[in-house]
Amino acid sequence: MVEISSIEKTFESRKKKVKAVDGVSFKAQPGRIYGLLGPNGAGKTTTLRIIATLLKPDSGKAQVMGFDSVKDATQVRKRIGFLTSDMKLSGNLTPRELLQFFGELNHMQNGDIKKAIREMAEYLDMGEFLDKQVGKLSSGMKQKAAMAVSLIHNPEVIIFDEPTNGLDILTARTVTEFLKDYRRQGKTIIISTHIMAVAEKLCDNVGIIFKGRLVENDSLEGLYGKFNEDNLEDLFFKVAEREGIMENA
Ligand SMILES: Nc1ncnc2c1ncn2[C@@H]1O[C@H](COP(=O)(O)OP(=O)(O)OP(=O)(O)O)[C@@H](O)[C@H]1O
Repeated sequence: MVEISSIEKTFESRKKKVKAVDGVSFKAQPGRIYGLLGPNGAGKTTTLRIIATLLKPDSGKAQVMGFDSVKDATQVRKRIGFLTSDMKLSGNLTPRELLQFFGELNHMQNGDIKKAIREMAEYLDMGEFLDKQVGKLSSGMKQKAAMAVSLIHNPEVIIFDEPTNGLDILTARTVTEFLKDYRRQGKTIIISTHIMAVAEKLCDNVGIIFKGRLVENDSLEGLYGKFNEDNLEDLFFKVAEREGIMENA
């Protein structure tokens, strides 16, 4: 379970101030996929990075299974797998070596690491490239290896920023099936996306975010009922229109 309440985050440079997240609150439950939906620059990545302890909020709280993302950051990190679709693995190490390394970083026993590598490799169909240098893999293979690395410690919570961005249709399918399987295992999953079809297929609950504000937060069916729509794209445009930001949506 992940719970965030009244999160705010402003980025300041010499030239300007951007309020990237403006009082966002939501809950993500085990066995469900929560989708944060919004256009470019809406604050999705910033919100996910705060939950994942990579950024500190200016105010508000993010809790992962009862642990605070600032005060108990180490406990939170043990329980989450954070992925983005543009994690660029490179270099001479092989996926097997990387997985071994990250397993050790997560204080896993050697036997458990070996078992997890076998399972991940089978599950993600990585057998063919498990012992090839990562730098020489295709982008789909790199994505699978990155997923395996982020999930080697079998986290309870999976946070995936734009899960299918830039992936071909086959790899995108592997990723979505993978997330559904994790949902069946009772994991808590949060994704961000600006692709309505992805949210429609995957998400149980949806938060719509514009300019750092969460303007809708409900189950997918709840939103369809509220807006009398059965199509997320049309619903999204209705919300954008209501919020007066159609030209940016
Ligand atoms: N490190 C940073 N420094 C300054 N501004 C930032 C930083 N990170 C994000 N921002 C700004 O905060 C706002 C929200 O960005 P964020 O990346 O969270 O949006 P997003 O919804 O994930 O967008 P996208 O779909 O394009 O990835 C944007 O205006 C962005 O330019």
